[in-house]
Amino acid sequence: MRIVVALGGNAMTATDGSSSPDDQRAAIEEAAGHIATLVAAGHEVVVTHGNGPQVGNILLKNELSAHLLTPVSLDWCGAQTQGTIGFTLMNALERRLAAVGTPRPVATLVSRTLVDPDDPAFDAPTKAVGPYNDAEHAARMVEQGQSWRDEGAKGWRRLVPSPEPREIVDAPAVEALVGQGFLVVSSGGGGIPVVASAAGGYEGIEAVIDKDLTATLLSRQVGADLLVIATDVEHAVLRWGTPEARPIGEVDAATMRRHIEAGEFGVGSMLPKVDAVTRFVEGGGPRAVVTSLPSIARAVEGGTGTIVVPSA
Ligand SMILES: Nc1ncnc2c1ncn2[C@@H]1O[C@H](COP(=O)(O)OP(=O)(O)O)[C@@H](O)[C@H]1O
Ligand SMILES: NC(=O)OP(=O)(O)O
Repeated sequence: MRIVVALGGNAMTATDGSSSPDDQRAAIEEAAGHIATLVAAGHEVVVTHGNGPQVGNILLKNELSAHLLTPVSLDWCGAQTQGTIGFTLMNALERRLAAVGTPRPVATLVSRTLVDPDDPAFDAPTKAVGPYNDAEHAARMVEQGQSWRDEGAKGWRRLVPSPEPREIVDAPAVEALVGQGFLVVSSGGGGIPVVASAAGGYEGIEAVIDKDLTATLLSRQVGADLLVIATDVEHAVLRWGTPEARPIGEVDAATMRRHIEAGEFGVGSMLPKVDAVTRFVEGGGPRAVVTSLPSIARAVEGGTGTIVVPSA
């Protein structure tokens, strides 16, 4: 089976959300072990990943050093996260693939995602990035023109525009590398957002694309049999956080769409994941799963996770 695995921020930071380089390396090493299990079971895997904590950290470093260095744009920050996360994933994946007896070359693509420059998302930032902070800090930043949102117990977080992904520009390169036997890491952080350039080709635009939505498009464009979104919970849950909470197992796309419309899932957390897997199946994909990272191998076999299948 050809499987696209999307790694959430939780798969790349410590359990307390800390994103120091050591924490990221340790979390990525663990994620790589689970992905290697899928390859050892005979599957062809394409990996994509989030970058919310990392891209926001780079943005913040830029601002803090603006008196010394000219800040770079958000699309450049996104490209940088593909480099560091992809580099760390390559080292870990090659090690783990060898350890399970299925050595493979791994390639990370610096990869672009086409967006519409007139997407209304450019005027209404929704994507939370970087570290959490308190309400006072958020209020100061809002005075300076930034957007921030109260994310609950963890605090406030900066928001940046997050347009809808339209096309994985570099999907043909993914295909070519997969055809040559590479395990490919592509479209990290939702892909570097680009628009058509008046000079021909593409140019970057300042945004951070939702990696779950990009994973849907990537899965479609590379003809995946299965999309797996790996996060920190084994199932999407109905009536989340209430005494009547009930995990969703296998569900058809029309039923899941109704749950989405009923507002069952956290905006900015579980909602984009269930939306992404449902979109993949609504668009003709055979099956898609949301589950926890350690459960991905079992979920691929149908043994756990929230599994979305086509409606009858
Ligand atoms: N209905 C729901 N079912 C399950 N988890 C939910 C639901 N609504 C919100 N969540 C939250 O979504 C989180 C996963 O989203 P998020 O933290 O953004 O993941 P990641 O960083 O792995 O992409 C879970 O840890 C849980 O706290
Ligand atoms: N780009 C993106 O969606 O990143 P996270 O999944 O880390 O928020």
